[in-house]
Amino acid sequence: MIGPGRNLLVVTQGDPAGIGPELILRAWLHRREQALPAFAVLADPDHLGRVTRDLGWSIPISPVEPSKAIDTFDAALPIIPLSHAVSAEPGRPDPAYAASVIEAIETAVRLVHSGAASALVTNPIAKHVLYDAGFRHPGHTEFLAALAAAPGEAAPHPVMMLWSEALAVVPVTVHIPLGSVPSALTTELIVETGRIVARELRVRFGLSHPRLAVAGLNPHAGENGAIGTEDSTVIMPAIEILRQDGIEVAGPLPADTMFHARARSRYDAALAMYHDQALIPIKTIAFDEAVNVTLGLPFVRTSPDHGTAFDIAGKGIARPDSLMAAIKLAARLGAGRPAP
Ligand SMILES: NC(=O)C1=CN([C@@H]2O[C@H](COP(=O)(O)OP(=O)(O)OC[C@H]3O[C@@H](n4cnc5c(N)ncnc54)[C@H](O)[C@@H]3O)[C@@H](O)[C@H]2O)C=CC1
Ligand SMILES: NCC(=O)COP(=O)(O)O
Repeated sequence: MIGPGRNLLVVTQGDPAGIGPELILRAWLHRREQALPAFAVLADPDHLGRVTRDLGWSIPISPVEPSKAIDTFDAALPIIPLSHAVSAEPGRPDPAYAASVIEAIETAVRLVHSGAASALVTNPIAKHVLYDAGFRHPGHTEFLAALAAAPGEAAPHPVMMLWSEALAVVPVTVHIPLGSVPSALTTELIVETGRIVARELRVRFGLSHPRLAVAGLNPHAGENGAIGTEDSTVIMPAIEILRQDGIEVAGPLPADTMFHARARSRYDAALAMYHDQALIPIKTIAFDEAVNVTLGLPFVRTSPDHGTAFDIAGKGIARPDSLMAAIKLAARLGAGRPAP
């Protein structure tokens, strides 16, 4: 056995023309020195074989049933084959592969739901490529919430958190145009997000008393209303409700001064009001270590912090660090789930 547990993780291929396939291969090559837990890949074995050969790497690949994956992992990279064949070339994304990309995600969720896997790790997808194929979810985060919904029930509210040892950030609004942020930002949305983050920091991350910091929206958190009013009319009331819940919350903080090292030591997670307010600081501080983890789901899902990197796909130079961090965090957060 390799790694800390016998629980199987399932890893999706991501966009087959991106760096996902080669990152999986490199992560498997590093399995021993990194003490990675056993994982199986959801992909087309022929495609992954071609990627391996084109890179000139010698990696045994073994198509397996999920129940055989853990025992295979030490000697070969286990692949749970998908029904859609893929002939993607690195760096040349094509909506024709959307069915395979989606099948990988759906199969991973099924395996986690059935108890055959303890958690899932996704490789990056290019949203615009999937949109061209008719995909109607903004990204994995919302798609996974839809897949997590019990029959006849509404999808759970998913929360995106980018986590590293140095900083954890949560964009309250995510993949929407910047101009739509002020109207999308409501007190209810901030409260709901803060409650989910506080609960999951306690339950999944083991923090007995999580401390949240909430960013303002406007420069200087609105400068007492002189540079915008959302900080006092929308964000402050949310902070007061979260405090009434007993959650320790600071804010609204001017976003420009809340991410330096001393400021970061005062909180466990920062709630940011829009995508780049959250992701710029963490990708600047911890690009190779940060992990995207979805909170609010009934299962554990992690992902590297970066995207498909079509510009370097197939060159063998993409760094597997964030994927390996995602695999380790998935094992840590999913460890309580029993293997079948
Ligand atoms: N979880 C997911 O599925 C995510 C998907 N994306 C998707 O990725 C696509 C491309 O997004 P970009 O903004 O260009 O970001 P990107 O992260 O793919 O690339 C940005 C820059 O970082 C480099 N880079 C990224 N990962 C690297 C690695 N592991 N090793 C070395 N260099 C690396 C790239 O070569 C590029 O120069 C978009 O279509 C977006 O939708 C972006 C973020 C997350
Ligand atoms: N910028 C983060 C990102 O795009 C991740 O999206 P998701 O596919 O994990 O929802």
